[in-house]
Amino acid sequence: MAEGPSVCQRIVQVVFEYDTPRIVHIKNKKVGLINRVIQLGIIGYIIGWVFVHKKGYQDFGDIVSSVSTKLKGVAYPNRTDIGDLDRVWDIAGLVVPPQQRDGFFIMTNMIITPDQRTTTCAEAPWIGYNVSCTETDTSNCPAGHVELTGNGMFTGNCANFSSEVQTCEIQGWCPVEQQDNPPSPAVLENAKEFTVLLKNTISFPLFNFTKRNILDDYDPGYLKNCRFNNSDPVDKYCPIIKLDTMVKEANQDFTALAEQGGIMGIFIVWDCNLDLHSNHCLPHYTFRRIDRADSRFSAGYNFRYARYYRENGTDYRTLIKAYGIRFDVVVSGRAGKFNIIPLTMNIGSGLALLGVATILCDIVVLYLLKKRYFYQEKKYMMVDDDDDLKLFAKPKQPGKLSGKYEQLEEDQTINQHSNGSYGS
Ligand SMILES: Nc1ncnc2c1ncn2[C@@H]1O[C@H](COP(=O)(O)OP(=O)(O)OP(=O)(O)O)[C@@H](O)[C@H]1O
Repeated sequence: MAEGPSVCQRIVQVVFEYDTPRIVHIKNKKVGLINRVIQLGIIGYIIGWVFVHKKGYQDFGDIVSSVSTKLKGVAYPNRTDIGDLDRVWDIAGLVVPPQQRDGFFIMTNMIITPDQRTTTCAEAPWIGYNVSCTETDTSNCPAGHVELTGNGMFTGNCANFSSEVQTCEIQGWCPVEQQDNPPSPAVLENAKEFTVLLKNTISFPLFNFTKRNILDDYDPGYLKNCRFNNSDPVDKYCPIIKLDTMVKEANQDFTALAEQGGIMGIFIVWDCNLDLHSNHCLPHYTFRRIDRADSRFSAGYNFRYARYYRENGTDYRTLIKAYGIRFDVVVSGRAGKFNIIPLTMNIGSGLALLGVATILCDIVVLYLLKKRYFYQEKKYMMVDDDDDLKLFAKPKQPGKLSGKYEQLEEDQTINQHSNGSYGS
């Protein structure tokens, strides 16, 4: 059996080899068409996607933004079953806290416990711990015990929570909240008529460009009285938005949202082409609910806060469990402006990408077409110094390309075929 070259011989062979691409000029309509289609596809991608859609001739800058909000509105519950809560409510009582970074909270429903002071009273029965007791059985109420979800420290006694229910007595802010669930429907459903003025100033520091969503070229009289309306070409830039409009745009029901509370997102997008006049740089508003409405546990949004006061030397407080809608304003955007550097870089990478057409065509021609073996033979050529081919010294047919340059005519392949040499 003949022995192959040793490892050393192979290494020497590999080191002292050189590959040079060979240009095979194929005159074939099918191959030519494939080549042009691939080239056209790449050119279309470069022009359509890179330059037109992605604006590959522009430099892009990030946005810096500040937001402030002001609400207006007066609400009246128009119900008789809510006792003390049946009064006129305005912004000063409903927006908690009065100013918030990038958003605001509006209270739409509440459980109010007035005139609390530190003394002893019956614990609420729904704190998630068994606080039931009788005069004679206070085993659930060990003195000094503090329950995490409760309202105070057990005194060891039993007290009347209502005429029918007795619970452990506590030392704490009394009386405790008398209701477990918020009023239904929400006390201040009318808050949907409230409006918010959104003031958003943005800048693109890279281009030294600043703009506000309160557009300077709009009439101040119009701006004061307008209401945002996404389907109107002018009103869709109005910075005063009704709360109900935002909730409807987010496909939510204000009644349900007002009762249990929730979180809404106000998204302002600035997508600016600074090659155009600054009047074309405009905000686009969208609204979405950003908390889970269908959560089975702890749905909605609420929190507690208290207002403290002192009367006849005693500290009192009004405890408010506030249910409502928190609106978070999220600003995003970018600006683009012509710059020669991205333009040249994208032209350069586009031209480089055209080389892919050759690779794809080679794959089709050398591996997929029927005549692939014929083309393979013409494409790959082994030149060994030891062989006495003398390719460059004696061309086979004077006047025709040979060696590194070879021209293939369709008739040539046809002849080969008729001889039964190639293809299947
Ligand atoms: N949420 C809103 N809905 C409707 N109009 C509003 C709202 N917020 C402000 N405005 C009105 O827009 C204008 C500009 O408001 P801005 O807060 O800059 O001025 P202001 O004089 O402090 O307002 P005001 O004293 O009325 O709160 C004012 O006329 C104001 O009444």
